[in-house]
Amino acid sequence: MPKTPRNKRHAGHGVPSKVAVAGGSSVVQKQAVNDGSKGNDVRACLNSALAGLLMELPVFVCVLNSQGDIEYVNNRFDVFEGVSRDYRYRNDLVSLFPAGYEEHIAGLHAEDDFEAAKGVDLNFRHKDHTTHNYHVVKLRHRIDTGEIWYLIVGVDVTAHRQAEHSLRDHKSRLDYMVYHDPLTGLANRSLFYDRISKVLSRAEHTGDNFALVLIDLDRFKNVNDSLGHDAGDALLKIVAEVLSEELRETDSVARLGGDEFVVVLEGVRSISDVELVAGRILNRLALPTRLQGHEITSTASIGISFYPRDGDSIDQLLKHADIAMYRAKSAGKNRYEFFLKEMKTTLVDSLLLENELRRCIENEEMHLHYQPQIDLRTGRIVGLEALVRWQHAERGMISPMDFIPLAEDTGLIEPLGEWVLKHACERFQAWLMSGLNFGKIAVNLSTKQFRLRRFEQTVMSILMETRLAPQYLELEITESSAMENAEEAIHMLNCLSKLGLSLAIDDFGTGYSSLAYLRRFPINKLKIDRSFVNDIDEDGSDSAIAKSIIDLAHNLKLDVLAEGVEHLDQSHWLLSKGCNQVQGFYYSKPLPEAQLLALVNSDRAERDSAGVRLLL
Ligand SMILES: Nc1nc2c(ncn2[C@@H]2O[C@H](COP(=O)(O)O[C@H]3[C@@H](O)[C@H](n4cnc5c(=O)[nH]c(N)nc54)O[C@@H]3COP(=O)(O)O)[C@@H](O)[C@H]2O)c(=O)[nH]1
Repeated sequence: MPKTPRNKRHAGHGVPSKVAVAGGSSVVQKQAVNDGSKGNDVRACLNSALAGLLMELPVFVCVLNSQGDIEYVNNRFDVFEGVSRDYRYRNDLVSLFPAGYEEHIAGLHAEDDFEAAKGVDLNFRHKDHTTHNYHVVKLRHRIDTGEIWYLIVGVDVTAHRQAEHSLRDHKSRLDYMVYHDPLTGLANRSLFYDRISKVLSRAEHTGDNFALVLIDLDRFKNVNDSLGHDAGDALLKIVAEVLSEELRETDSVARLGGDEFVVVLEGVRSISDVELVAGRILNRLALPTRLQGHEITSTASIGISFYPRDGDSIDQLLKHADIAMYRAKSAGKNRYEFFLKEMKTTLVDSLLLENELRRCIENEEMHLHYQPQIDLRTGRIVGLEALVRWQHAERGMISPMDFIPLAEDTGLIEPLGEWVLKHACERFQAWLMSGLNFGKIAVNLSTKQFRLRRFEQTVMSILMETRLAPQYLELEITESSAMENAEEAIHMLNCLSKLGLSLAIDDFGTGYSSLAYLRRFPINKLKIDRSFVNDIDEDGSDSAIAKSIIDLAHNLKLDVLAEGVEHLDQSHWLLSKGCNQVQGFYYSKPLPEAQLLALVNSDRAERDSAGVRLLL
């Protein structure tokens, strides 16, 4: 039942004479309306216009007297759902609003909770069933009698709030984009730095250890080059999922860029804790995965640094994890390495290294080692692979895995590659002249070297200069460099092949060859990458891949050589599957010339007019 109005006179019919609104200017002052002067007429006219305007404003207005009874309400209340027709005659605030609003408007009563200056946001449903957000303020006003009255004003701020929300959404989307990698959704470098600096401050405070684990995919470029960038992107997403699955929620994972990911493991108690995680990541990543219709296995190399043992700043820890990761790569990939002080090479070191490499090439201070390639059935040496060595005066032996990329980056690969080719041809010709025939001399070409303009002319000049007949020379290019811009590669291979030399595809199985191109390459040999030979005598996917490469080579009428043979069992297996040639530590490590000659002259070898046979 609606209450009988106590102030029926005012409710909804006019603005109370004693209320001043709008910054203190009098809207209605009844005494002034009847004084008969012209000015007063204008003021009366203005007041009545203002009263009409106030009544129709798209803002709700309600005036309460000092007892909290309603003195005035405007027409805006008409739009509210559930507000009955007699709302104008109710005399307290709660009954003015529809049922269910009591709690919402309780704040308007509670002097303490309701801050007049700030106001509150309340939701009201309109008769058209839409919900609107009103910003409601309650203003105190002392009227002429000295009593305190209240003016309650509610402005529909729905559109404004929606705009604010979408701005906030937009901002959080923007924040997300700024701090996350768009491809994988992982934290990006900025967020990683932010997180790790917090981890660092915590560790400084608590004295805890943490490990920084840097993960770099092996041969990721091959996936991009051979299967395309979409496949590369898909692989990166898979890696991100694997990392997220293999780690605890509290471990921070980020993609630093390219194929490089980083993980921070907090609360590490021992090295074996980290070994466990690194091992798990490697195992998961090495599982075969389907990528755009191809089944591929992608491995990773991991470098690990520890706080505080290996550094007390983010950059130092990252740098040391990076050095360890490179060590893992050069030690054969698909493995993890912990940073050790001995691995340390500073930027200055690598600059010095570049200068030294330049000087060393100019002064012809490099050496070649030769590794025999053996015919599996006869045991004969059918080739020697020339492998370059840099014996540094202070640093000791520097691996070609370290300086060939440096030579490629600095353009030094051209003089270095020429030196290797010329020296290898020269030595081979000298052995031939002395009656020693090893079949062929195989020389590795780096990707950049193979792409040099007029490279075939360089080869031709070296052959002429060293007087080596082309049939004794074999050039090896990796599968991935052959597949990178395959049409151009076919052109270069044809030019080289026309010189009369042989061509072999190195590291076969790691580069996702297209068979259509492979058929068009004028090559003579496939070399099975040693990663497939390691576990060849077990019945796993590696043996299946090795067997397929052997069959493929036979079908294409090519020779096939297995690299990295270290045990007799591997040789037996390869022979039983029809592989022709092998190379590996089981037969001989790469040897300097003097040791090679000692080997062929030892009782481990037999020399005849046709060449050399290893006795095993
Ligand atoms: N562009 C050029 N690349 C070159 C040249 N010389 C070497 N290289 C490339 O550097 C990589 C590392 O070479 P290296 O350290 O010489 O390693 C070779 C062998 O020592 C190693 N190998 C051989 N048999 C085994 C074995 O049984 N087990 C085992 N763990 N390792 C073994 O393999 C390397 C030869 O590999 P490949 O060339 O694929 O036949 C290497 O990629 C070289 O190609 C150069 O002059 N130019």
